Amino acid sequence: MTKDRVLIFDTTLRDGEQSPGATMTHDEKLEIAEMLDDMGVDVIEAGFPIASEGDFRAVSEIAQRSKNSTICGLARANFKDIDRCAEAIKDAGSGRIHTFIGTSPLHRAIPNLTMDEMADKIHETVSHARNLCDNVQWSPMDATRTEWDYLCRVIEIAIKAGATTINIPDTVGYTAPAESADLIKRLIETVPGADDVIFATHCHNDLGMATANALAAVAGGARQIECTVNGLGERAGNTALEEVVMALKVRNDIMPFSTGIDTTKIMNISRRVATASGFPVQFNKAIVGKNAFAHESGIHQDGMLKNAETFEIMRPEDVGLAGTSLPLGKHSGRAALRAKLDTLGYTMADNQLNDLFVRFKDLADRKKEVFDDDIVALIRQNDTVEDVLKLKSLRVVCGTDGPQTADLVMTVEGVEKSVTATGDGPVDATFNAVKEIYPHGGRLDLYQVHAVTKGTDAQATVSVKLEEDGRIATGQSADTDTVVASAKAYINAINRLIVRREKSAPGDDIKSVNYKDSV
Ligand SMILES: CC(=O)SCCNC(=O)CCNC(=O)[C@H](O)C(C)(C)COP(=O)(O)OP(=O)(O)OC[C@H]1O[C@@H](n2cnc3c(N)ncnc32)[C@H](O)[C@@H]1OP(=O)(O)O
Ligand SMILES: CC(C)C(=O)C(=O)O
Ligand SMILES: [Mg+2]
Repeated sequence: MTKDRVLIFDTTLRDGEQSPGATMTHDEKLEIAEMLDDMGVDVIEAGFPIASEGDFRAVSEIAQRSKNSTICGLARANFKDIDRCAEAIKDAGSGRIHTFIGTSPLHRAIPNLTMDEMADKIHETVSHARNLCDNVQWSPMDATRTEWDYLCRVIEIAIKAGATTINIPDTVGYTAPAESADLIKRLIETVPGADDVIFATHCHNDLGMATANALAAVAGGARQIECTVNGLGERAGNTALEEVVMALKVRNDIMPFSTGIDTTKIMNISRRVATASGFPVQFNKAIVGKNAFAHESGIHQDGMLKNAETFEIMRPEDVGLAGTSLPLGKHSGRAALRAKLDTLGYTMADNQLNDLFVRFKDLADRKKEVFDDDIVALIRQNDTVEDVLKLKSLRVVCGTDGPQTADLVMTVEGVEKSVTATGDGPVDATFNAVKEIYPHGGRLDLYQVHAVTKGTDAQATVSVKLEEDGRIATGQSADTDTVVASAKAYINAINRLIVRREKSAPGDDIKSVNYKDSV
């Protein structure tokens, strides 16, 4: 291994699964292990074989199936655990036993061992593991709260007993970057035999510093990072695989280290781990969050459209995403709206765009996100005829105790009129109110509502079809308030009906009918 190569040790299936509620099925574990193997993870910690029959079986099967990765199992500092682990990994092309014991004062108190007794146990158990497997990792659990002299002493013992990797766990996420770098550096400088082994870093995120601490440890000389997909793990989680891998890739100028990871597989495995563990990824999670490559604000969207590097430090394709997304919302500007129209196949002059933009902002103020269908609905809403009738205001009372009433204010050719009407439900009351203000012979042929997007704040698109003397007129409207959308669609249909009437005024049609032909 070259000095600038950092091994990626993934413990999603062991430490990650220890998160309360994250238990995965056997098949899910096999599938995730296959994905980890395929994306270039160097070591997969597949489980804790003594923990249960299920864990043993998962580690064994993963060991049998792995193609490139080393398969590792966890074991406490006792022969039974170590034997069971050796048995589980025996069929791996490359297997590793990882044995550990808590070395800090707090953790030494649990088995009630003196420093000397613990030192002897470490020697015995690491030697035993090494007799069963030539790839042995040893961890002084809670290393970052272990006395310096004792930590050096036990690491030296483990190395002498045959450990090939020394992992320095920050079990409770207590350390900070400068300390993390310094600890590894000083251990490598101080402990006899340190140059013959690989030092690893295993950080937890209790103070939100797991990634920073892991990278600092690498700067201090660690050459294996222990991590999990999506940062899954005990309490606040472990170092996130995607974060350290992408940090090393993007900031290779100041951290000149490489990994064997195919980063384009990151999104896929992130989604799979999220569904298998039942732990959704938070929207603003680095690298794999839904918003990691999404920009809603106008200034950012405009910048992104002109040069993606203005607001993105890595390409979404590099982590396996199809591309950047520019969701439209209340912070968006014209540039993104025009870009969206282009992708939807609409070409608009500047004045049309300005008009649409005003209505778009109005909608966005009432709605979290404006989706493609919302935009199409807004465009269609504007595709209207000369309006005889215009809605001014509508207030509806509805609920279990009828009758439902609608207070409607409308203008008819510019003259304001108002009425209160009742009906069988809020929409019926509204339509009755319209009819009272503007009586017409149009028969309701169709009334259709659908939510154009998901969520209770979705726009409702309402279609209304009226038929009068063989003339058909349809009206459409969209609004986050279904009754308002219904009123607008109904009024829209009547306006069109009025135009149809005028266009086919008695005499007109007859004149245009092929008079000459019929004589
Ligand atoms: C920081 C970490 O992530 S460490 C890994 C934590 N992961 C897990 O614990 C998940 C799997 N664990 C299990 O399934 C169970 O705890 C088992 C099967 C390992 C043990 O179960 P039990 O025998 O019922 O013991 P229990 O869990 O109650 O207590 C842990 C025992 O292990 C001992 N122990 C803990 N760590 C170590 C260690 N590194 N080496 C030796 N003994 C240890 C404890 O002192 C305690 O011993 P005791 O029963 O003599 O008091
Ligand atoms: C088992 C050890 C390495 C561990 O997970 C920790 O200390 O956090
Ligand atoms: Mg851990």
